[in-house]
Amino acid sequence: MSTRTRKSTHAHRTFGSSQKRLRVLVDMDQVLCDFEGSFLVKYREKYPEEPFIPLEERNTFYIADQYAKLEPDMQDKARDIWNAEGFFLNLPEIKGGCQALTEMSQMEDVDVFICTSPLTFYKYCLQEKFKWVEDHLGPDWISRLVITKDKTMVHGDVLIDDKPRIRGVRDPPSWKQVLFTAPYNQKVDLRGRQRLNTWTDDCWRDIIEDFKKRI
Ligand SMILES: Cc1cn([C@H]2C[C@H](OP(=O)(O)O)[C@@H](CO)O2)c(=O)[nH]c1=O
Ligand SMILES: [Mg+2]
Repeated sequence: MSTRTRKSTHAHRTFGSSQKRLRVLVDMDQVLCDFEGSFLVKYREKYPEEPFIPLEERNTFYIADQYAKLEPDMQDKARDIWNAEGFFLNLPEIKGGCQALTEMSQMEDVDVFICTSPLTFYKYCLQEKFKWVEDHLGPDWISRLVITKDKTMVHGDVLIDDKPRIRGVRDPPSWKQVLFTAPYNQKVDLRGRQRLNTWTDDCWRDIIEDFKKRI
């Protein structure tokens, strides 16, 4: 065997797998972390006399948009809750999310990244998102955390996200969105997107297997 042939055989073994890897991006708030539930508990503790919107009546993606309609200063009161130190750090997990992510990352030919947006008021949120990932998923996941205001800039095959309309500089984005169900996105036009209602059954696994066949 000539040197050239040997080299190419090695290259084939190392890099030449015909199976393309599926890159899955998974959002944090309202997909892995219970932003809405935690907001409501903290808001009611801080403002017990004020009106509030029960989870099942939430109908806008941004909480402040709906609270602004209750009374003019309500959106500032609402913002104080998620801008506070410790809000992101102490978000409870959406049931089954971290377990599903761990299992997804162990699937054959699947790469998983977390893809989340920071608040514009980033003082606590940024570092608390890192710490949340470390606490709930482990230190190895820190290198799988992508924080960006524009998710269309991130390359992937699938983005699992609760936001009904995700827009940015890249149109269309490289990924297809799977809409993770939340109160405010129950009635949105799916425009061909799939839904994922929960992490606690095996539907997420079927969706990932299905995408693997399509890439
Ligand atoms: C202000 C606000 C933020 N968020 C989340 C969305 C973003 O996180 P994520 O991309 O992980 O879903 C983050 C910054 O806006 O906070 C809500 O889910 N609802 C809100 O009302
Ligand atoms: Mg989200």
